[in-house]
Formats: sequence, C-alpha cells, structure tokens
Amino acid sequence: MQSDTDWAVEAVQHASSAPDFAIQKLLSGTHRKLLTLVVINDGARVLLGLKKRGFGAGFYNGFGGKVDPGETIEEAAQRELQEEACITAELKDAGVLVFVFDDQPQPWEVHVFTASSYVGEPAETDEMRPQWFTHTDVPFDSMWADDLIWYPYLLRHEYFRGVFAFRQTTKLAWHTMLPPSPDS
Ligand SMILES: Nc1ncnc2c1[nH]c(=O)n2[C@H]1C[C@H](O)[C@@H](COP(=O)(O)OP(=O)(O)OP(=O)(O)O)O1
Repeated sequence: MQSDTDWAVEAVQHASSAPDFAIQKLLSGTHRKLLTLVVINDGARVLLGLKKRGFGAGFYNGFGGKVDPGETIEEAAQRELQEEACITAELKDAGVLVFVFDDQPQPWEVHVFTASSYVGEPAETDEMRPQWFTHTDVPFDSMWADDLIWYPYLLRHEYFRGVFAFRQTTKLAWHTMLPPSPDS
C-alpha cells in the first residue's frame, strides 16, 4: 500500500476555517512521516494500551508507530502490534488521519487498522500496558483529543479520513472529516 493523501491538501484548501500553518505545511509538499495504529475491536470492546514512555506517554491509544524504511505500511502495523502488545491479527483498513503541527515541519500520516480477532495473548511490554474497554467506556479523557472525533467511525466500521491541526504538538486547533474515497 502506498501513501496517497492529496485529499488532505484539497481538504485544507477548501476549508475557509483551516489555520494558515496547516494550509502552508500541507501545500509545501514536505514528505510526510508515516505511522500506523491498530485498534483491536471484538464487537463490544476495544483493546487499547497505556503508553508508558516516549511520545504520548500517559495516554491510552491503539498499538503502532513509525513505518521503517523498506517496510510496507501493513508490515509496520503488524510489527508494532507484535512489539507493543505481543499479538498478531488479520488487519483491515479502518481509515487515515493526517496531523499537521504549528511547531513541527513534517505532517504525519497515520494509517489506522482494526481487527476483530487476534493470535496470542495481549501482554504488557516496555512501551504499552494493554487494557480492554467497552465501547461505551472508551477513556477519551486520557487519549489524544482527535480520538473522540474518529472513534465513532471506527466503532461503526465506517472508513474515515480526517485532517487535524495541532498547536504546540498536542492542542487540537482544527479538524475536518471527509467522506470515504470512492475506492475505499
Ligand atoms: N493525535 C494522535 N491521535 C491518535 N494516535 C496518535 C496521535 N499521535 C500519534 O503519534 N498517534 C499514534 C501514532 C502511533 O501509533 C503512535 C506514536 O508512535 P511512536 O510511539 O512515536 O512510534 P514508535 O515507532 O513506536 O517510536 P519509538 O518509541 O520506537 O521511537 O501514536
């Protein structure tokens, strides 16, 4: 799978309320940092992990990280799921999130996957402490601010694409959600 998010550029160009930094950074064509995120969803509960160190420490999130050189996005998602939660799963594309920051030059492109089942037993690792949450009890107060916006799509099994502008790395300043592309 290749990264293909020109829709994000169009989305900020057509949104009159998009912050200038988001428009400029997405239009500049700067190479995007590719990341993955996997949320196991058994139909009633999601498996999240409490991030123990590094970027986003203290937040609950799915399992994922940066795509390494030479890896496909799905290979990276599988590797991070194994490294962070000690499981493997048949992954399904769930959506794409583009993050643009006023204080970082490079936009991020996060490819989100779900799986309804998995192989192995979720276990705590150096990076994450896995925990199940029912769909009605997802701990949004202890998650990234954008999660509250796109989790409903994920829980409805509805493919999503979103662009999120952050100030000072973590403060959500603006967002837009787009309809699925015709081929998704
Ligand atoms: N805003 C927001 N919402 C939801 N999810 C995320 C964000 N920002 C994020 O970074 N993420 C996700 C995307 C990734 O799954 C992780 C961050 O990956 P990170 O731990 O930095 O990547 P690793 O490759 O594991 O890093 P190292 O620890 O190996 O350096 O959070």
